[in-house]
Amino acid sequence: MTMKQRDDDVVAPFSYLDSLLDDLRVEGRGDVAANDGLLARLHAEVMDHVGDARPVDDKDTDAMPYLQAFVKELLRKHPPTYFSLTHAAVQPGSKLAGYDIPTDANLDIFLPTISEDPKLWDRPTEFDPDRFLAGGETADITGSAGIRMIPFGAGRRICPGLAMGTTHIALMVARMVQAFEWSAHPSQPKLDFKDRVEFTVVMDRPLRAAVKPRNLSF
Ligand code: HEM
Repeated sequence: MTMKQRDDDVVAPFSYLDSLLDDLRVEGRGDVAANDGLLARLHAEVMDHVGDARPVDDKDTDAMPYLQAFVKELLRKHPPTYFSLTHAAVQPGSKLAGYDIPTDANLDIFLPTISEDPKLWDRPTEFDPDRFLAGGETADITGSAGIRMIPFGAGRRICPGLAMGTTHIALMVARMVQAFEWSAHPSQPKLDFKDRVEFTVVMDRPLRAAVKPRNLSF
């Protein structure tokens, strides 16, 4: 089975897919063989917690630390939107990071400058869910305990869909890994992560993946 992502409305909420295949990408760290542990670990966690006798449920996903770390790393490395919504200073004399912000200015925050800031992150360009596991890096995605990644914005205009978004991403990733084996499609052995900004961030070249159904008992 071949899956081709094209429709941007579909790609937007499913933009985690590019990272789902990140382990197949030659990205400085090595080749497919060197990185193929990522999907295997996700699958092993799903099998440990749920197995193959029923579909993963949203109530299952909180108890899966690797899946949670994976989703967080997706949102850090591949935020679905690069910019917050436009903000404005309501008080004259406002300053942000040392800059004066006039009250008539539109203020758009480019989120990857935070989530890939080498002053804040160890190996910021590397996709590595392990960074969030025990003893590793921390990040409160709401921004209330310090701003290191804010894929949903921060403050009183923070995205009201945060819980829905994170729950759905975790559930979709878990189900896709539970039900299918994923690999690079032969027509696109080397993934091209070039993106372009539309309403959300989309892949410039549609993702092609080889998807093999697993033997499930439901
Ligand atoms: C992974 C999924 C999502 C991401 C990454 C995301 C990201 C964002 C970001 C960055 C903002 C701007 C916040 C700011 O400017 O400070 C925002 C605003 C908003 N989001 Fe989301 N969002 C997601 C899913 C959703 C969902 C599922 C809903 C609704 C069911 C939603 C509804 C909204 C609304 C209504 C706002 C405007 C809030 C305001 O201006 O007061 N979002 N989102």
